[in-house]
Amino acid sequence: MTEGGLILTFNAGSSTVKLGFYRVEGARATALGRGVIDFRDEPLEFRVTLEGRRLTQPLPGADAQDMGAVLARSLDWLGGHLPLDRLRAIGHRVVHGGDIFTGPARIDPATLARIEDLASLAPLHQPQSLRLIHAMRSLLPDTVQTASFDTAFHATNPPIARRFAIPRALHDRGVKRYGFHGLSYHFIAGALRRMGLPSDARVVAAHLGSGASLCGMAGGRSLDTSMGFSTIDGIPMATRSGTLDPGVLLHLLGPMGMSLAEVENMLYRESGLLGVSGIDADSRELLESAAPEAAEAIELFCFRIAGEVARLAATLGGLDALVFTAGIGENQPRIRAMVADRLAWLGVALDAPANAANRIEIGADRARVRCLVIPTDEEQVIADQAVALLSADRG
Ligand SMILES: Nc1ncnc2c1ncn2[C@@H]1O[C@H](COP(=O)(O)OP(=O)(O)O)[C@@H](O)[C@H]1O
Ligand SMILES: CC(=O)OP(=O)(O)O
Ligand SMILES: [Mg+2]
Repeated sequence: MTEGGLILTFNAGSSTVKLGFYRVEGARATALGRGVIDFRDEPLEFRVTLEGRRLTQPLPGADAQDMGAVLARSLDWLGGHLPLDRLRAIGHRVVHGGDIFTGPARIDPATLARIEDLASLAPLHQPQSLRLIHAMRSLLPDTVQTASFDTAFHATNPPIARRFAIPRALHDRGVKRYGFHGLSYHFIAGALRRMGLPSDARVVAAHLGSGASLCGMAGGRSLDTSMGFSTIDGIPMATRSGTLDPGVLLHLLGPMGMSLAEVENMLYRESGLLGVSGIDADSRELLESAAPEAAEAIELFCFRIAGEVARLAATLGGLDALVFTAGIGENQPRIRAMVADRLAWLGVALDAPANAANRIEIGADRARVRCLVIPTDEEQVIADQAVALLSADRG
């Protein structure tokens, strides 16, 4: 009954919703296409690529705040291009699964309540996922919805990597390191296995998108990662600060008299590449700019990435491969080169033409560390996990 059915995936970001369309074939989901609704667009539109064709459906007059209405109109139009009557499941990327979810889950009222409880820990993402889940429940109440968690892949981190040096009672109440971008790292681990990388290879993967983090893995399992309790942690990102001396927060909230809301907004939305450059959050704009502040923002980004690679290499006890992925990791040779230059002492060296061409293998011939560019695919992981949950239900 599931065979040949359709799976729809949702990947909710702070300003976009990315969709994936899949056909169930055996235990796998085969990609048919993808779509995006960017809530910054005016007027709103639904852009889709289906079996190689690009289609755009304008959504004039749609209220970006009304998720139900935006989705109803988008799916109504999509129904003219895909047999949505064969829809078997809707899979969501849910950023925070806390300690509760160590794998994907079918969304029932209990699951939903737990996802809601974790929303304040991922304010750029979780509320948007919840709006999507609720909207799809009202539109298609009988369709199975599943959740794939960013945190789940890091459940294999050893206890020492999960602990902050604060009183134990707080750790026991959930104040600990969780890690994110797990769907992306899960995909990368699978891709490395398919490429035949030795199973004991010590790998650092750098997911460099709007949100950015790094993960140290061995044997295809996460052992440590740069993001901890929240999605502000680790390296600087498009608009997020990354790790900050906690004394800064005390200073801002105390002597400087900033409110909690102001500090939250500053850390999540006004920092990172945008905050340091004062120009833009997009790495492309900064690399094209002649302003010294733009160069400084990019340099700080690379400095912090290199530092994190070294820290993760210490966790792994060495480094055999370095993987770049996501928007910046896959498409920005200059940033990869700046990171690699800082890691020459660790055995990282790039082949300049291969790097400039965004090839998969970008390492220099005799470099000790293998360097790779692997396009990630979070949507594929969500779809495969939805198929697995449907099969488990039937079994
Ligand atoms: N084709 C491209 N060429 C250069 N940079 C790109 C390209 N695509 C994305 N980027 C960069 O990637 C970043 C966004 O990453 P992406 O993974 O698309 O973000 P998100 O986390 O929103 O999915 C931006 O800094 C952007 O400049
Ligand atoms: C967890 C996170 O930061 O996600 P994204 O990169 O999609 O913003
Ligand atoms: Mg992303």
